[in-house]
Amino acid sequence: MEELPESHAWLLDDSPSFGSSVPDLVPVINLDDPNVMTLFGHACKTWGVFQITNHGVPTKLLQEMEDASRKLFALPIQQKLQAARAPNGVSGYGVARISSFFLKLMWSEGFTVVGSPYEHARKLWPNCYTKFCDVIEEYKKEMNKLAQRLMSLILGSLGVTMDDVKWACLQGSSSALQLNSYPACPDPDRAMGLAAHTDSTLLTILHQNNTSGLQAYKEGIGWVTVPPIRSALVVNVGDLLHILSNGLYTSVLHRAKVNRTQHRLSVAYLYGPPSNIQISPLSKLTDKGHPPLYRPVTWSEYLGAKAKHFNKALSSVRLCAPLNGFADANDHNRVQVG
Ligand SMILES: C=C1C[C@]23C[C@H]1CC[C@H]2[C@@]12CCC[C@@](C)(C(=O)O1)[C@H]2[C@@H]3C(=O)O
Ligand SMILES: O=C(O)CCC(=O)C(=O)O
Ligand SMILES: [Fe+2]
Repeated sequence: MEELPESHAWLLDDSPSFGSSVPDLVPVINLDDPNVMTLFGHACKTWGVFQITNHGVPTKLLQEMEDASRKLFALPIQQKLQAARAPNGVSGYGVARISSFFLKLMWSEGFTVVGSPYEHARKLWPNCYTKFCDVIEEYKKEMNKLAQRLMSLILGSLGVTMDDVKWACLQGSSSALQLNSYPACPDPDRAMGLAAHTDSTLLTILHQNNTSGLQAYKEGIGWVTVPPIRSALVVNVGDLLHILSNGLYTSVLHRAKVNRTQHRLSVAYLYGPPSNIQISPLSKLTDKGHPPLYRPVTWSEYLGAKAKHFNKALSSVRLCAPLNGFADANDHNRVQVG
């Protein structure tokens, strides 16, 4: 394709950064750093996103996951549609779930895995789906281990332990895997790979191939690119951690831009609590002067709120009205919702 179709042309106002003249960089934290807990706390408060190194996930597994994902998206469209996500389903191949909230189309395709990948993988590769499934299962296992470790550090930085949070050490945590593919695009400045959103998770662990595109929004600065670092994984605070920390740690607004010549791939591990557990602001963080700002919600309930209110889901579970409403840099591309 030589030209961007109008259906995919976004109205973007990406005025260059304002505020500071010193470039502000997303923190990179070495998990072996003796101060790791403090560094996590600071990063969660000021950015809501950071990169981690020395995370212990084998490079080989990250590469295998990337290869498996590349292979999936390289299949003929007819084949991919065999594994299409059902209209009300969550797993499978399709456009970004948040597409319905926007007037323009996104320059991407995705594949979501919740639970076992077998059913969909069999439709993609009727004769040889085992390798793909093995990689997915192994990746989910490693990511779950890492997520638990990150969660315990993050809770520690809030002054609570895994024991204070009964569900935190339960094995039943729910998670989803989201594979994203962003083909090279003839007019990347006017296109959008994945529109600005926050994740509904406690936290998300993202692996990106060596093509940049992920951007995080920082108050007073604007969109900041989170550059791919080979040995690093990106961690971002999701809405449920925002609620749990009573707003102390902010779920970061992020988006993915696309590239003129390079095909970009990313794999997000979306980590949440066991689905029927109610998440509410930690009692250790609230008192008379700091009342809880959010009502208790389960993850499944919150996903429902997200499907309905999208970027206003967090305010929909807020107890006291926020001082200023949530407007984001993409609002002019939005379908108006209640
Ligand atoms: C467990 C989850 C979390 C989901 C929904 C469901 C499966 C796929 C996740 C994502 C992945 C892409 C961004 C997002 C906003 C989307 O559209 O689908 C995410 C959403 C959420 O974080 O709300
Ligand atoms: O592709 C990226 O870098 C971002 C993906 C993302 O935000 C998501 O899958 O939730
Ligand atoms: Fe995301």
